[in-house]
Amino acid sequence: MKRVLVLHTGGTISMTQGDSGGVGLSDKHPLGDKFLPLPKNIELVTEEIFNLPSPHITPKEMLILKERIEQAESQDFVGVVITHGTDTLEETAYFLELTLKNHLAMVLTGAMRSSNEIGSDGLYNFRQAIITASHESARDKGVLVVMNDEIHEARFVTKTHTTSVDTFRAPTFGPIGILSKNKPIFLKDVIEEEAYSIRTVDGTIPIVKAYAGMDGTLFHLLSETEIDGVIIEALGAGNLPPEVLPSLEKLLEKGVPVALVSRCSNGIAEDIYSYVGGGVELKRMGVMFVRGITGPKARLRLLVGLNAKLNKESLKHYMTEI
Ligand SMILES: NC(=O)C[C@H](N)C(=O)O
Repeated sequence: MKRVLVLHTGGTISMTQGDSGGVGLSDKHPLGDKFLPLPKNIELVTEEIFNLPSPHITPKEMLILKERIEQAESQDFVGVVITHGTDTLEETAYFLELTLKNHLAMVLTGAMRSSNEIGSDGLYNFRQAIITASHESARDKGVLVVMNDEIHEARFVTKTHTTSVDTFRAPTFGPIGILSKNKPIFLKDVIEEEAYSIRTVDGTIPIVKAYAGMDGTLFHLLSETEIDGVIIEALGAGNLPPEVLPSLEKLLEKGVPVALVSRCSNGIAEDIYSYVGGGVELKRMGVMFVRGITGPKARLRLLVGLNAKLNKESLKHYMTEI
């Protein structure tokens, strides 16, 4: 028998639509009552570890999940399926990717339509996630996201549409695999990550999004506040309006780690431009350029690096060499 651990955390996949049209959490997990056609050699062990909409998930819940999955490897499971709300699914997936060292197949899935809506995608995604997690080829691939018959690696996947079932994409790099009716088919290798098995998730790390006409107000406020790091979603390839530079400099002088991603949904941040506020200057000032991931993921990466107690040089390496 292939034993798969199922961890339900909530989200639309755990919700039902009420008579007034509003979608909310159910006391009893709606997937539990549904007929789930699976190969006979798969045994599910199900735990409802949380029942939360995913905007209520924080790094604390992510850490609890990580600790539960750590135990699973010695409990004779071949894989783990985590059902999760889609709003922050990519963040939990990336946190687990950054913190878990194991060989299990680990798959997150969710739904865009609640359990009793017409064309509900929850049961189907759940089945496809289980098929993936029980398959030999999904082992040693880190944390995967299975939605709408695509397989994505945690690092690059992001929710791109508010309601469509075809919402999870990896804009620059594409999916790493697809699902046929009965098995996962991997098309690419995953990029291996060094995992830090942290035990705490302490730290305040705001994300600041750049915009045309931005001035120094936000960085000035941040330099007067107790924070542990800042992520900037910069313009284009990694540039900022010149007005922000003095207050950003103040923040950097205080020793606050500042990392930058692009606010574009495609491509990577780089130090290309040499004008005032361009990437060349920002890098020279000490801003760390993080390549190819979103602001919320860079934030989790910095949180993990800080809680792993990396020194300044190692933290810079961790944030920039990805
Ligand atoms: N489709 C979903 O799961 C969205 C929901 N708001 C959640 O993340 O909990």
